[in-house]
Amino acid sequence: MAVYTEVSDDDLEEFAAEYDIGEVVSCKGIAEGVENTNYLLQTDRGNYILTLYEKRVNPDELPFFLGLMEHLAARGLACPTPIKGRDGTALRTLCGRPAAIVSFLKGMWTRRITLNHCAELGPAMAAMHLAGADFPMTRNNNLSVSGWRPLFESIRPRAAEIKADLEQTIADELDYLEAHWPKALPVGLIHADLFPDNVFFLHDRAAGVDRMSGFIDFYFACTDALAYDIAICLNAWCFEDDGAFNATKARLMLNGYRKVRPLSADELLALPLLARGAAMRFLLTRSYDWLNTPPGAMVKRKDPMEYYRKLRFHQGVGGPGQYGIA
Ligand SMILES: Nc1ncnc2c1ncn2[C@@H]1O[C@H](COP(=O)(O)OP(=O)(O)O)[C@@H](O)[C@H]1O
Ligand SMILES: N[C@@H](CCOP(=O)(O)O)C(=O)O
Repeated sequence: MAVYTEVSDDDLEEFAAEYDIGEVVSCKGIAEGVENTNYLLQTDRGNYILTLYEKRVNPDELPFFLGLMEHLAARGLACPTPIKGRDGTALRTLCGRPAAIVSFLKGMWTRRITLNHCAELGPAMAAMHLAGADFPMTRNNNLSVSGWRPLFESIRPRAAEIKADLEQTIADELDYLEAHWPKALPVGLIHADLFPDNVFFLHDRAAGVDRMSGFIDFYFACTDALAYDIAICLNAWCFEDDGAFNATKARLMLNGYRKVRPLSADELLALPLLARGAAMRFLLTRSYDWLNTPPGAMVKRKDPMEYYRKLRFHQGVGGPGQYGIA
């Protein structure tokens, strides 16, 4: 679940009165998600998402995230738009937490990733990168290479509780990544958490396929190598449940991306390394959560070992050709 903060009827009424969104009909906690508290807010005018930002989000960074969603939506990208109150402000406080209302995005995330989903994702991700190009704010990626060692040190004493060789595997890989991490790739605005649960689709009955309806959850977005977003997606979208890498999915995603934003030779060559880094990032954060989520917390922990295995796969990749592209 992700309802960390319960909102009373009185608090909600007072909060909603700041907006011109109609009368609140219902407000239901949303079970999915892990970071923030989300409610589906239904009014007599439509549906909205009410988010209370929890411990992992730095309140100082919220203007970046909300401003980014506003910017991307204004450039035609399908994503939630912050709703401003009558005072022109989107960000306010509810139950002692920073909170905002954003527009409701139609669609569902897919539980069964097909070739079609990967083909849809590629061009949409590239379009997001292009739409973000003139976003005036920047945010450092604190979960990139310089952030990994402190995270490692925090889990190191207990890494063996997850897997006997985890400490040594991460230590060796970090040495390699820190020595080889690319510094001159094209940089821009990236989503940085473009997992299947953050990409919505609507079924097109006439065509018999799902069409992408938008991206949600921009709360890890940052300024970083654009190809790093692709590497995150290679990991999150192109492995099967049995751990096998599906090069056809990767090819469709990558080629779809390249039709909208061509990749330079350097970006292509860097993909295996970026994919190792992306695997390291999620291995570390999942390991941290695995070891630090209090017993009984109503959050489903994500399996760090999934990312250990993905890391091992990319360590054996000789070049971008193994991702299905020429
Ligand atoms: N703008 C939106 N429109 C529709 N549903 C949304 C929207 N934002 C969030 N949701 C719903 O809330 C769930 C959790 O949102 P998410 O942003 O992923 O949470 P968290 O950041 O806590 O992981 C999503 O899976 C989706 O069901
Ligand atoms: N995508 C990350 C965890 C962050 O979860 P989200 O619900 O905010 O997308 C992972 O899979 O480790």
